[in-house]
Amino acid sequence: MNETPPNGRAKAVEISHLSHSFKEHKAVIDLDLEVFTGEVFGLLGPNGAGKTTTIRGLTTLLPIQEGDVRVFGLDVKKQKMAVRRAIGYVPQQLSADAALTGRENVMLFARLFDVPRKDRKEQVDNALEAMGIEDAADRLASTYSGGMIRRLEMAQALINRPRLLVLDEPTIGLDPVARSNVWERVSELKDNTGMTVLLTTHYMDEADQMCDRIALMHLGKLRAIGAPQALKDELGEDATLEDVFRHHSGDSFADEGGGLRDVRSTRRTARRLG
Ligand SMILES: Nc1ncnc2c1ncn2[C@@H]1O[C@H](COP(=O)(O)OP(=O)(O)OP(=O)(O)O)[C@@H](O)[C@H]1O
Repeated sequence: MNETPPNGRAKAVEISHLSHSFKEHKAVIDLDLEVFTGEVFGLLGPNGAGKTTTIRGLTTLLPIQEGDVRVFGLDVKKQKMAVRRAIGYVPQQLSADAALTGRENVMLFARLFDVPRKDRKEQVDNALEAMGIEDAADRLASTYSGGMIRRLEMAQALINRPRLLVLDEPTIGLDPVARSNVWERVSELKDNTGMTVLLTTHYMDEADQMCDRIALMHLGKLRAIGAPQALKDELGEDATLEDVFRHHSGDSFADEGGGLRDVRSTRRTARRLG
């Protein structure tokens, strides 16, 4: 592996020997991974690589079958509630209610997370502002664009001021402008709050620009980990992350399930907006 851990940084996430199977199918195989505090970390891989299964394990949504997962030192198996309190999570599936306004959606999460009544209004306003949707806050979410819905879901996830924000394919199905808006907000969060961000994506170019470090997964296994530039430098001057992936997996990232992926991403977008 190619990891060069930043010296002296505390660990936000520690995954060791994580394996997860769905019946006979091994979705994650002996995964070791560390995410350091304050970094934007990208989990990359084609469909079926095991990214979502890994994320669902560390967010306590799937039981840990084998191995250990810690979030800020908390054991995901034994300290589920404390882990949940430390995390903000935006799943791939729609988590905003189209029949409520943006503000009402975020307020709902404030109640769910037991934000004290006296602080609720201010924290909801802050979360809406951090995601740049304060001007649209009193419109029904059904009138939002796909990019605005994504940012609303991130505002919901920020309401309990998490130390770790976990985003599963935050830009899937969005147009390039909406995608760069989402990334801009992620960067601002990192710069303004020092929050650790762990995200999955299959957009190599975006991960290359936006992530401090990435891990490449393929067929359930970790194939490479490190800073995008360091991984590319190992291969040569003009190497792309796509080349890095091909080098470590022997496969083409773009070809892997590409057609199906396009269909799925289009369908997801349609579902999100519908
Ligand atoms: N609930 C489930 N039941 C059975 N198989 C599953 C389940 N969830 C995931 N899998 C399988 O496990 C493998 C890993 O899936 P996972 O969703 O973790 O991949 P991924 O890298 O996140 O890809 P995607 O972008 O498609 O979500 C895939 O082969 C998938 O079909």
